[in-house]
Amino acid sequence: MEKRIILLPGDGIGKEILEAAVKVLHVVEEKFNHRFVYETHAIGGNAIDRFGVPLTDETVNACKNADAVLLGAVGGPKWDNVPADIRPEKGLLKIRKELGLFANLRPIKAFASLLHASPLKEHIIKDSDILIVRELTSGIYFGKPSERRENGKVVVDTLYYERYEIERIVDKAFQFARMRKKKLTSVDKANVLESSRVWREIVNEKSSLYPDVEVEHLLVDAASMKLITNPSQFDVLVTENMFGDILSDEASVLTGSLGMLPSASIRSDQFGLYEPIHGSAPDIAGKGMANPIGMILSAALMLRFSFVMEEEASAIEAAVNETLSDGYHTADLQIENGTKLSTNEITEVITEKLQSTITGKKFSNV
Ligand SMILES: NC(=O)c1ccc[n+]([C@@H]2O[C@H](COP(=O)([O-])OP(=O)(O)OC[C@H]3O[C@@H](n4cnc5c(N)ncnc54)[C@H](O)[C@@H]3O)[C@@H](O)[C@H]2O)c1
Ligand SMILES: CC(C)[C@H](C(=O)O)[C@@H](O)C(=O)O
Ligand SMILES: [Mg+2]
Repeated sequence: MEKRIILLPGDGIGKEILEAAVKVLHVVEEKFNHRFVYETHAIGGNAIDRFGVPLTDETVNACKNADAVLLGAVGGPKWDNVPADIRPEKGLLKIRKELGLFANLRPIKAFASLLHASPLKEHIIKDSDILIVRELTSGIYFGKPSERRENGKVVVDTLYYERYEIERIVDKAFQFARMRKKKLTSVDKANVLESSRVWREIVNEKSSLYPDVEVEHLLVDAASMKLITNPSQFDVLVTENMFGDILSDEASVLTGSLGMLPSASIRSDQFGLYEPIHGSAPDIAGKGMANPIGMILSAALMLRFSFVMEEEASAIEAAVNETLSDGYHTADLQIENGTKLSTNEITEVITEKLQSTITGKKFSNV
């Protein structure tokens, strides 16, 4: 099957990890007899350097005409002082908005061989398997006005939601809960924010359509504590844009490293943008140290959700699992008696495993 994929490497380690994911996809193409056609475009800081903006209309159109998008990461100190409206991160927000990708899925499940790599106790994390469903195209990230006033003496950001934006993400979360353990935790700040009280009302209204799903509401401060003290209590966790951003980086601690977590940004059809949850890691960029696993697992999510290639997605996840079980890891993972590898070396091991275990053991992290 032929599929058109837009590659947006971005900045910092983005290019290194995206190259790794494409190497893995080449093996999938060969083994499963698919043809993936790639086109690379600029986003973030490198797009500012080349075009003066973090995302061009040409790139947006190329994405709109493709079957899926793979994105590395954007941003870095070089662009920290550019005007707010053309920051690298604005490019990322714009592509999510332009493509209508309102649902960001962030699965968090520790690989068995990495339980000891987390600073949390093994017995606390061993049964955890969480899907964070983060609202991605609205909330305080997009509300207007967002500006300084009176020479910077006053500053305002606006948390704005329209009802339908909350309804559609809550529906998505219920649907995923139905496919999993049928438990939905909605996280908000309803004791303070009006937007959260409306969010809570909508979750309660929607719950009558999904009577088989157990619903719980948590305030975000308590949820952030429970996420690392009793993570196995969660199944699907749905929340607004900024809370989801923060809670997912926190949850990555369960897996041993921020570099492990993939994500899928989707809408109601099969199109999606796939990217690891971490950033451009300027502190390690260009050193060959980046963990490519979050990016490689994002490519697996692309196969699963956009291309309905479940066997291929599971094969990648199984290859990653075997690589880690054999003790191979990058420097960000604290593993005793393992073999520390560079980005390219661990990618090589993963592609070799994929070659040999192509329809092998099932290991799905969603
Ligand atoms: N989706 C994105 O493109 C995205 C996400 C988050 C942050 N950012 C941007 O990235 C830049 C840096 O932000 P930050 O430092 O706060 O967050 P970061 O996620 O880039 O890095 C946080 C820490 O985690 C480490 N890390 C992250 N990914 C790793 C990987 N794959 N392998 C090994 N170590 C990894 C980094 O070295 C760093 O110590 C900022 O400009 C920020 O806006 C972009
Ligand atoms: C870079 C930034 C805009 C982005 C976000 O907050 O959504 C990032 O932190 C993420 O998690 O993808
Ligand atoms: Mg983030």
